[in-house]
Amino acid sequence: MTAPVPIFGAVADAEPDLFAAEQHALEQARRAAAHEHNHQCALRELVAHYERLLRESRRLVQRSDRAERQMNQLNARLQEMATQLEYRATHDPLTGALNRGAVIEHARSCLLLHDIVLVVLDIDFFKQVNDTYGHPAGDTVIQAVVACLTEMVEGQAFIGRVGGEEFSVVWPGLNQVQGLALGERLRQAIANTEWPAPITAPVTASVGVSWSARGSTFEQAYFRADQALYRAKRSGRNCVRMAD
Ligand SMILES: Nc1nc2c(ncn2[C@@H]2O[C@H](COP(=O)(O)OP(=O)(O)OP(=O)(O)O)[C@@H](O)[C@H]2O)c(=O)[nH]1
Repeated sequence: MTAPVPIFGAVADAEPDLFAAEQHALEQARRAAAHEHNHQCALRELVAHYERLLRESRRLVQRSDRAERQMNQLNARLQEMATQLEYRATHDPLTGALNRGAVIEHARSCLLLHDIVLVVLDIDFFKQVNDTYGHPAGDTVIQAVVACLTEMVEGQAFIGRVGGEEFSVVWPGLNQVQGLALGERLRQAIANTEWPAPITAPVTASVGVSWSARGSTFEQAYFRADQALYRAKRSGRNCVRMAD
């Protein structure tokens, strides 16, 4: 066989031509066709090289298919990891509720478009719960409170854990009367919860509620709800107070 014949000048200079033999066979076939002699030999060579061309092409296609599959798998894994990271950055690991930063961000976005009711809820005498039943039992109470709030709001509001035993519920579009009623419903639901063993005594929560008009700041809404919560604690706990 004679030396390979480059196909594409500049490209062939850079790397060996994978199909040089086929190109050569093609040239021979062209010449044979032009001069009408030695047809058989030229055609045999053409067949051999074109068979190799097909084999090589199939192998390359398979290899690039495999590389594409691997890249797709890698992409899917990266997206999964990005979703997990996003979730961890915005959620409380113990309860799955939004963390403080995410609550603030969500509430701010809501306030751009809606009036909101903000409920701030704090478990009463929680230190005693920990001291009496142990810290792990205290953790199950925190989880049960979030489960109870989640069941009560049924996806219409978002729930956050804004402190150790302090939670918030942000409900866009409610008026003040509805806000107070919501606070009372949440308080009752917690007071009526059956707590898992080893907790035998009732656990309650105090509740502060603020209503804020669209365009208010989150800081104002939170400050007022927190003040109302403080009044609820001062009034004997297990009750609801509404911000002025
Ligand atoms: N088990 C558990 N306890 C926590 C967690 N975060 C905070 N705490 C506890 O929550 C308790 C809060 O106690 P305090 O701030 O004194 O409030 P309190 O006993 O609930 O009393 P009042 O709020 O005044 O009714 C502390 O004992 C903290 O250790 C947590 O993630 N798990």
